[in-house]
Amino acid sequence: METLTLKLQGMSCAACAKRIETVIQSVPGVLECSVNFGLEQASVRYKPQTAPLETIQKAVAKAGYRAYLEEQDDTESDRAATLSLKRRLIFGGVVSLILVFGGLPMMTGLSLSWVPPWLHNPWLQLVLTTPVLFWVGQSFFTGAWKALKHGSSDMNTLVALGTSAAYFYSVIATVFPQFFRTQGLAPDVYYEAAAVVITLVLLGRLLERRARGQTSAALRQLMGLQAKTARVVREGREEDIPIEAVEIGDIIVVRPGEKIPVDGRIIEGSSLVDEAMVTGESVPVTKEVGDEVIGATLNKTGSFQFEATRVGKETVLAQIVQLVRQAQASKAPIQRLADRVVGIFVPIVLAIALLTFTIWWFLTGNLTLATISTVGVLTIACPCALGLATPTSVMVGTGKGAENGILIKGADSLELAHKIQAIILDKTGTLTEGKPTVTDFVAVRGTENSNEIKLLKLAATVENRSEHPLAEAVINYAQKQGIELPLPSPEGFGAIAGSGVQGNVSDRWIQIGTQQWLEGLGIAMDGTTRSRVSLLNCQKTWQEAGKTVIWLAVDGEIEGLFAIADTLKSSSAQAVKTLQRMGLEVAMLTGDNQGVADAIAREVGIRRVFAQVRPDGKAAIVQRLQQEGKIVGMVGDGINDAPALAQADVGIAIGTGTDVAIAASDITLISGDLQGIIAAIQLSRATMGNIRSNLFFAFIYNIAGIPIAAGILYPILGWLLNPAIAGAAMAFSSVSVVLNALRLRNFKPKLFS
Ligand SMILES: Nc1ncnc2c1ncn2[C@@H]1O[C@H](COP(=O)(O)OP(=O)(O)OP(=O)(O)O)[C@@H](O)[C@H]1O
Ligand SMILES: [Cu+]
Ligand SMILES: [Mg+2]
Repeated sequence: METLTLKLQGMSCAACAKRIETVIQSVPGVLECSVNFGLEQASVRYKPQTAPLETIQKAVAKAGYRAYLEEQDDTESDRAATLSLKRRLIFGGVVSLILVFGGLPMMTGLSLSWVPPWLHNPWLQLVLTTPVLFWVGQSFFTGAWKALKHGSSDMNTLVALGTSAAYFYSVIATVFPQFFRTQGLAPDVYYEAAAVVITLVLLGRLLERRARGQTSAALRQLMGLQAKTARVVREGREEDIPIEAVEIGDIIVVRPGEKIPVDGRIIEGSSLVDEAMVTGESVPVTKEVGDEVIGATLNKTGSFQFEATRVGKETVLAQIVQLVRQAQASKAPIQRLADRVVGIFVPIVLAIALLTFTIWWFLTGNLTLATISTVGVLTIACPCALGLATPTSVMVGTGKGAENGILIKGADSLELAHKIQAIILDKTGTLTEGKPTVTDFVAVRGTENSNEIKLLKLAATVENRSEHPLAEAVINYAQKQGIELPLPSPEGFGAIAGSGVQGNVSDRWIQIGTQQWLEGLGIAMDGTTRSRVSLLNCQKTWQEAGKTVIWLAVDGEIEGLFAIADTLKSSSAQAVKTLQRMGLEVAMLTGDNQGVADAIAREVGIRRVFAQVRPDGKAAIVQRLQQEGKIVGMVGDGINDAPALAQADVGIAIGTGTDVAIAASDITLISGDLQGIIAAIQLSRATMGNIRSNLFFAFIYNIAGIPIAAGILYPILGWLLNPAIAGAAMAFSSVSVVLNALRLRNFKPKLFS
């Protein structure tokens, strides 16, 4: 099973997108396909063995479109397409202006002496309009034809039918004016209607193209952040090499003011680094030996050397770009609704148009009236703006998120986030910094004969293999007490999620973890020199102070006790307060002991606490809240949070957390600042509001325009919609949708609200 992104060419509206979707889906071996009209791409989940790429491409080509891989550089053909579009537009625009100008006296009913009468000559108009229809408007006819071949219809059908009806009616009136006169009709022509509609719809498409370019600007900006070269130390010499040539393990030198080329860990020197472009965090961060640096961030003050740990597609930046791409190409559920509406809308409009024509023709016998109203209905009903409404907002919204350090994986989570009613926060690494430090260590047998150091070394050796934040605390503490790195590898290492770790070091069986776990293994919780009671008392006091307590057992006997403290993130309490004020229920969920959990919860103002929950239990807690009928957001960082993140309606991972958590989540907060949750909810709300107003703009013209165009007001007020105005209204609806979506670019999260 593989997922593939194909660029598409030749789509003119949402109905085309739907057709390509159907075509690709019908290829055997394809499991899923979603086409994004705005981005002109398809994401396909398929089995490469049964459905080779060529088969998919052939199927798309047969339907009259082109599908190609992104790498087959598309900027060139894209630019050519834009240029050709512009040329056609200029021609169409000039002709439309001439026609409208020449038609002014007729349209306004005034005698305007400054309009030369020959401009209104129908033969001249015929000559001018013909290329507009068939060259400028070529794509509408080929599009309509494509649709017809599949027995379907789309917005091209509407434009093609509407404009050619106006055109051919006018041609007959030009060539055989007698025919009309004998029926008592004036041989009026509507060339300008045809030309204006074609030109305006095409203008809408050009603006669309522009908007698409602008919405992906956020992405291009992100990619543009990358440094082009890196200064690596190879064979003792510094040399500049292209960033693509950097390999994992390379030593890279960074000077003040330079961009950090790839991800890595500092091995010498220290500096302040501005990570705003990736994390959204504006305050520069101090980086010292051992700290991770992210590619594309800016080194401010010092100079340092670091070892490359991730290059190419693995870097944080590359992954962010990849994620945003995916999100922009994904479909919000509300979009599926819009697609379905387009699918049934066109046939209905065609039916209304037919009905309009027959009714007027029968009632009045007036062919002109019947034709004008039919042309009007066909043009004003075009649902092209409807196809634009959701994707444009989603694109701007996800791009905006990325700018603020919020990575949104799919349009569905962007849509759902503002509906979250209950939010569950993990404790360690989410509410707290996740950089715990050992504050106390008690060796049961006392400190004689460097017993303490021996124990610390055993503990650090086993913890060295754990990814848990607590492990790091133990190792750091051991180091501070003089234990030297690197540590040997433990044998038979095992991590028991939610309990602790174990392993064999120099033939001694080491276990470090919770009291419950060790007790459950039948280990007596009393030592030789200190009584069981006092050890447990020790634990109790520490826990009441909000410290995590872990026990160390050697060969099945308790030998030591660690107290580990973790500071709250500075933003945690404020974020919790804001969330509560926004009407959300905030709960805390932790694998840690109840006493510690309560102490921390009290500090940040959370009332509902679930403590001592094992990893699988965390998902069950999420489920429990869901069963209370709530839409649940879960925020976490660790491996132990992954199942809960996946279970939640919206899983939010802390970007500084583990890869597993990030993979299981829908949204990632890169900086780890919990205010990001609030920003994400606000962004979701703003985007959905934007989509709704887009749908309104897309629909209002059609809904209001169709009856007027059909001539409903004609018997009462004598009003009939001029087809040219219908065309303008339609083009305007596309334009207003795009402009409205771009308004979202002004989004700024309001924190501390
Ligand atoms: N590597 C480890 N070393 C020592 N103790 C551990 C280790 N892993 C887990 N434990 C023990 O198991 C407990 C539960 O761990 P778990 O990872 O489920 O939650 P947590 O990290 O404490 O908190 P949270 O769920 O808020 O992130 C820890 O509090 C600790 O006592
Ligand atoms: Cu349209
Ligand atoms: Mg955690």
